Amino acid sequence: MASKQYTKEEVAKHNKQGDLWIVVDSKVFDLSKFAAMHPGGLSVLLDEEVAGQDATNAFFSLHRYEVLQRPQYCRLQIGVVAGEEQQIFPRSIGALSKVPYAEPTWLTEGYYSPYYKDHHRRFQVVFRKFVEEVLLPDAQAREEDGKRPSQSVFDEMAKLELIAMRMGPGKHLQGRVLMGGLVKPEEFDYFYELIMAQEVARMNARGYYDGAGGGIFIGLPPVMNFGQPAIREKVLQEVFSGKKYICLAISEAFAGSDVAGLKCRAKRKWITNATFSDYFTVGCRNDQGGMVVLLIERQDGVETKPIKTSYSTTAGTGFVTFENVFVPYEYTLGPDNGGLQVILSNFNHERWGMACGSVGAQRFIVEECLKWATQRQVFGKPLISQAVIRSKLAAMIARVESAQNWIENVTYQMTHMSYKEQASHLAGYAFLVVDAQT
Ligand code: HEM
Repeated sequence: MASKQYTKEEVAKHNKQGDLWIVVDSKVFDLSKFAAMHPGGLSVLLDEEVAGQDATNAFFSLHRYEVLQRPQYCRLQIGVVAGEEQQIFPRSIGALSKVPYAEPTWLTEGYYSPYYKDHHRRFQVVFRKFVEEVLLPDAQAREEDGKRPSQSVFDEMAKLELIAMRMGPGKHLQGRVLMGGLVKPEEFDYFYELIMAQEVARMNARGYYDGAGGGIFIGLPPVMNFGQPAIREKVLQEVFSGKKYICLAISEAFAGSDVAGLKCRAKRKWITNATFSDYFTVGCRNDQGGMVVLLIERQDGVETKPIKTSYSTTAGTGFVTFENVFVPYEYTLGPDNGGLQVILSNFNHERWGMACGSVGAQRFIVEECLKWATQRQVFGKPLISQAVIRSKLAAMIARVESAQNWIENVTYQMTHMSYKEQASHLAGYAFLVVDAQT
């Protein structure tokens, strides 16, 4: 960071096209070359109240703070104004937001919750830091270049057993050192998963969020719950260690599947993580017309092609074709004709997980809107001084708060129910909450 000091008088001399400095929050920026490329135009920068002047108010009434954090704009800073100190600071890594309603009540000072214990709180602190230090920089880069999440990120997640933790509580966590020993496997419950989903959603990188394990989240449970023990152990170890990837290939299960014995010839579309998956959990029909779920390993005859979707290609969404693919009988998940039960039993956890992330993302939007409405000046006043804007914000906040309370209630029910009970009691709730939130 440039630390050269300038007086206001020195800055004021650089006030014309080709020699243009401004001050924002005590920092001196040389915009001489950038001005011609400025997305807001050159003329605003040449205004007599901006060129060579302290333009802090003008800047923040039109730009988000994050603009100044982008490397290409950081580089424009050449020093600071002598005797002045920075007044505006971003939230430090891992810290809670001070913006009202930006955090759920259980994380807001002065409020209480019956659900979260001290061990959940300790985990939230460490996990938010992990997200902001490890995931977020990779998310920003991958959303930009469209490549799949970096292997180094999967390695970091595996080291802390985060991939295993994302699958919820259960036997698969026994004997594992979770989050470097911070989390005890026997204390791990669905609230941990809720915390993880909501923290990751704060990255505002939906494609990346799915890229970094969306396929595992929905493709692995059928293996965990219905796989033959030896296969299950092998696949779980490979996936939890971040070395192999799995996805759920169900879409179009009722149209076009043509399975002959242990060979299947089929196509699947919109499959999250397909382009880089090693395993495919595939719903298809056998030649008696019954539904069966197969675990198919990538091999000759399995082809994946990227599909363009409304979010970024970092999610690895793909079109999958299976052409004369051999599937050993023991790679059947669940009973021969019981595929439908396997597929349906997967839905509750998937829907609940989606709703958790969705509420987290909506809360992040509330935070961004509140910040912007307070900062943005229109007709000489902050945007939030308009009643219509306050009314819209109030409606957004009410929606997020009700959703958070609802999802916490469903999560609490899950912590007291077996997987089977969840399937019979919570299917309706899981559907309704996801329907209301997505
Ligand atoms: C360090 C100095 C500056 C940098 C790096 C910068 C950068 C940018 C960028 C990246 C945008 C695109 C929108 C966005 O990403 O938020 C933008 C838009 C704009 N900037 Fe600047 N800017 C600077 C200073 C200023 C100043 C001092 C003014 C003074 C009035 C100004 C006026 C505008 C306007 C009017 C827009 C268009 C906003 C809109 O379309 O809503 N900028 N600027």
